[in-house]
Amino acid sequence: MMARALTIAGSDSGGGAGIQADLKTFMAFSVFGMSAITAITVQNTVGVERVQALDPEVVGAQIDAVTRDLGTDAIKIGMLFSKPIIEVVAERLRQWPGIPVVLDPVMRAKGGAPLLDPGAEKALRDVLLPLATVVTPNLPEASALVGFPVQTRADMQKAAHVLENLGVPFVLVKGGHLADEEAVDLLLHEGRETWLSAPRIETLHTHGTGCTLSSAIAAGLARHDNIEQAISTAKEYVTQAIRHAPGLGHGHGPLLHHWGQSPWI
Ligand SMILES: Nc1ncnc2c1ncn2[C@@H]1O[C@H](COP(=O)(O)OP(=O)(O)OP(=O)(O)O)[C@@H](O)[C@H]1O
Ligand SMILES: Cc1ncc(COP(=O)(O)O)c(N)n1
Repeated sequence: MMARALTIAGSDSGGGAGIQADLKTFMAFSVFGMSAITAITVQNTVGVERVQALDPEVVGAQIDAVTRDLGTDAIKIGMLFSKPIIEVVAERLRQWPGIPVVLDPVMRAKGGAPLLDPGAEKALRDVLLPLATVVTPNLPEASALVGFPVQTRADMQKAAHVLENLGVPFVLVKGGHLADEEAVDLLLHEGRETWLSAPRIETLHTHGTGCTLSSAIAAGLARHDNIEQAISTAKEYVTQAIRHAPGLGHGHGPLLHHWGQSPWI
């Protein structure tokens, strides 16, 4: 049977991040993609102009409709926006304890626009984190979750251990925001640290990198790949997606959702 993946995330009208990036990524991995939309963002490569959250009950109903009928092999979680939405999503995850969950704890867009109510960060940590198989915070998200600044490789190691102790089997702290020549992410599993490194590409076009990485991991899990292998393949996918970005828009442009060279060049 074709592998299936569900993304629970916000819509990006610009097509570069959120639900749109997730579905394009699933497709690149030949995984059948489904969605439960949490919020509509009025967004392009320049920034977020407006956010309209959905009624939490409608978020829950989308998850129910999909799981009841099509079923899913993995779940990716992105922008959740509010505490009531976090609670509804957590309640649904508890009904499906065998399905692997990749949690991208989205808090802000690249330009700084809030995508999560700051009052909901505690619920994200206390309610949702223990239900995740893999969590993929960037540096500011890791700081918010652990309560101390995460700015260096040593901080990443410290933060990863705190998050593992909160009950997440695979912690991937992303180092895209490090002042480093390499784009390095730290994977922590059962106390073992692995640095995943790729050359840092000099580019403006990094909109949706976090969404793409987490949905590529979810696609691998949906295909029953080994989790560490799925994470390293996802890192390769995001690196080449940045390298071949189509250069669209007037701000931080979207990535290429395709393996290898762009078919449009
Ligand atoms: N310029 C770059 N070149 C290569 N890889 C990058 C680059 N920027 C980010 N990455 C990689 O992309 C992935 C996403 O990382 P990042 O830390 O930027 O998180 P993020 O959630 O996308 O942050 P943001 O909210 O700023 O988009 C990571 O694997 C990171 O190492
Ligand atoms: C709807 C939505 N979700 C998430 C992000 C974060 O994007 P990134 O992947 O660059 O961290 C975004 N800008 N918009």
